[in-house]
Amino acid sequence: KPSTTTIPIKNRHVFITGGSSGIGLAMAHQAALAGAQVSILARDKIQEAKDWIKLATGCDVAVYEADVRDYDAVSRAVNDAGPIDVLICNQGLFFARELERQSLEEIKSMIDVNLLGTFHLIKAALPGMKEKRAGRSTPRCIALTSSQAGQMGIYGYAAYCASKFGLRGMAEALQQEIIQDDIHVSLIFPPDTETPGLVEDKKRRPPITGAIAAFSTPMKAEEVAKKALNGIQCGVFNVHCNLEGFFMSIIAAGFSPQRSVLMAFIEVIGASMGRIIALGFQFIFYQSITKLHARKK
Ligand SMILES: NC(=O)C1=CN([C@@H]2O[C@H](COP(=O)(O)OP(=O)(O)OC[C@H]3O[C@@H](n4cnc5c(N)ncnc54)[C@H](OP(=O)(O)O)[C@@H]3O)[C@@H](O)[C@H]2O)C=CC1
Ligand SMILES: CCCCCCCCCCCCCCCC(=O)[C@@H](N)CO
Repeated sequence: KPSTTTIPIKNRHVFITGGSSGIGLAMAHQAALAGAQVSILARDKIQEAKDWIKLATGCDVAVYEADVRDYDAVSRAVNDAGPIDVLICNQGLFFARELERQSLEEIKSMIDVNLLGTFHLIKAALPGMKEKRAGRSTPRCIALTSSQAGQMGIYGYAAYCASKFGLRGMAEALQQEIIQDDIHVSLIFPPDTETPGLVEDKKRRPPITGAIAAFSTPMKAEEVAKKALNGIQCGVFNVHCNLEGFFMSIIAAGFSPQRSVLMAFIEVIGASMGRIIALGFQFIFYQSITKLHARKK
């Protein structure tokens, strides 16, 4: 029964993975501006990210070089970083391709980085986050960057969707396990977001994937970062980023915890209409797929 809460980031330690690029870099920038003590983790280009944030904000962020697939490296980085108040597991890979055509290597890399890597981070950070420390207040937060592709299966993103749907299951279970420690879980659901990762993905993703993704208004990384940090600070479990995402979160609410009575009411009232809308979109998607295949013949 998680209740509404406020999770401050000013003067608190915010640890952001994937903080060297895109949404993670934007979150690090905004958290630094908000007065947080920011740490970022990535495999490379972390010095450039540090220098950019210093230039943009005057703030020094701590940087940790690690591959989230390597638990020992993650554990060393988390221990070196010191006690964490807000952990944002944002790292992620996405390569859109039909499952039949996608290499096992790409499939495994998305599962390993997006899902297993997040397990590594939480396993390493959780013991320290549960400690009651003098002068370090609670509540604390573990936020996971999912995707709207973590709320709905999308053509070309079979492995990616699996990795992001997996985060949801983990988040719902974990929240039950750590609510007593005043640690709150947030799932962030961005649409297509203008980042270097998306630029690369768009070079090769199937036309159908792009057509479906376009039904949700794309966003800038800074806009997503602002929505994400607001949601984290308000203790929201399902953090939607745009209007389509608001409706998707109502449609996909399922067994997710809901701290807001008003939002719970909206979810209940919207459930049946939401299902009709979801079926309508599925009809549109399958019709588009049929037409695109017909054109190929
Ligand atoms: N852009 C979009 O359209 C959307 C993105 N998302 C999600 O948002 C998150 C950020 O994506 P975005 O900003 O677009 O991506 P970018 O490709 O711009 O950045 C990805 C970040 O993750 C880091 N990263 C990748 N692999 C690893 C690894 N093995 N270990 C540690 N860090 C790693 C990268 O650093 P390095 O490579 O140096 O390690 C980089 O900092 C992802 O989880 C993605 O799934 C969700 C919906 C839409
Ligand atoms: C009134 C009801 C509105 C419902 C709208 C339904 C729209 C569905 C479109 C979902 C788009 C998902 C894009 C994910 C992009 C992504 O994850 C990649 N960029 C990789 O991260």
